[in-house]
Amino acid sequence: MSQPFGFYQNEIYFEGLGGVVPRFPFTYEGLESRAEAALGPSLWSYVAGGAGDELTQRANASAFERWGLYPRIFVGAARRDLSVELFGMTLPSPLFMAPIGVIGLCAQDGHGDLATAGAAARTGVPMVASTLTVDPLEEVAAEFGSTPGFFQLYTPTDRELAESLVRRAEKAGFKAIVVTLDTWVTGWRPRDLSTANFPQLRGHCLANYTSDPVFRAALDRTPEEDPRAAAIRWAQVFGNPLTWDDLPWLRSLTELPLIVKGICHPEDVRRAKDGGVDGIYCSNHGGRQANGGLPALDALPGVVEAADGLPVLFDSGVRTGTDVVKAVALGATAVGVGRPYAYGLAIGGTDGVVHVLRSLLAEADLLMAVDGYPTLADLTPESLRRVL
Ligand SMILES: Cc1cc2nc3c(=O)[nH]c(=O)nc-3n(C[C@H](O)[C@H](O)[C@H](O)COP(=O)(O)O)c2cc1C
Ligand SMILES: CC(C)CC(=O)C(=O)O
Repeated sequence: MSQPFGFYQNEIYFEGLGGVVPRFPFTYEGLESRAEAALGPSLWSYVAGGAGDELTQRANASAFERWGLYPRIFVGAARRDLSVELFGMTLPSPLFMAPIGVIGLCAQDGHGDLATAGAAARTGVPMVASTLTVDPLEEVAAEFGSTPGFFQLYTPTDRELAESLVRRAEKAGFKAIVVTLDTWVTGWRPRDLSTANFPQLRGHCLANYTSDPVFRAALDRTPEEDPRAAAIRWAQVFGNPLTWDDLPWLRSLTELPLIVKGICHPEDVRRAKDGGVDGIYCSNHGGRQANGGLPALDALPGVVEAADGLPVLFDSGVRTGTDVVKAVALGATAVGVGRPYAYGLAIGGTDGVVHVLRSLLAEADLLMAVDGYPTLADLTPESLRRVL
């Protein structure tokens, strides 16, 4: 095993001894306040905002407070192994970066998808690239280095276009396809409404469409000649209210592992499993889609039980390394971080994302060291107690 993740703490202390002031914050609140200043009001409201009065968004994060980890002693956790097997790959840790549409704009130079992919390459933490990258998916994939990347599909209504996007993702070297099912229409988002964000963002959502031969063929004039017509066509094809009847078609799209994102109900897990998916992604989209719902963490145990051995990816509300550990203990195979890495990107580009990922991993690793859980397999629901 290479250097333990917790060593990041030592590096920071060594730098401090040399008089180097830390460049980036170590708390989520610190990341938030620096990112708010860096992003400006419109982008900030897009990234930080959620549906309705954001009750579910807040509940996602506070759900973690209701679980406490039992410390175990005399177990010899001096060496930890956070690695995990997922779809035949060995990942260095359970952490991955959840898909964030138009995250490119969070970087100073507007190429934040490439910067995020660069952070994946440096840390070994996989990025799930959104369909809505600002740079085409092929260019994003080229930055992954030896770290596997996953492609998130927003399934367009044009089936031929969906097929083309998946073919391109396969060709570009993505290792899994994540189909998001909970965002065929965007939820009621007051912050975005008050900044009129979506019309402004739309122009930056198109890279994977305007670079696609099927999308281009459906236009009378090229997107370069008539960007407005391309944007209108995009709005027409973007959202597809899929049903279970479409699952066989989705399954037929690829031989790559197929994961369905946005699942919180055990019955939906069973249906997805029957439809031959390779993984379930338990998430409520960070409370951006439906307000008033169950915190995603509270849905996780039921999802894991119904998945019955199928890998379960999880996100929504992960803010700290202890959150990562708790989600694993509740049965997640892999744990997605969302907003925190977008804030790291806004603050410091690739370095900022690397800092956020390394901080999460260091905290998780050190928690496992101190509390006596040397491997992920040692973390089970019995390691936790409900505290509130
Ligand atoms: C600004 C933003 C854009 C997002 N875009 C996408 C997207 O394009 N595709 C998708 O499946 N999920 C998207 N999500 C949802 C994330 O993948 C993830 O479910 C969510 O961020 C988890 O919540 P958290 O960030 O509060 O932990 C987005 C989230 C944010 C914050
Ligand atoms: C442009 C949006 C549809 C991207 C997204 O998934 C989100 O904002 O949550």
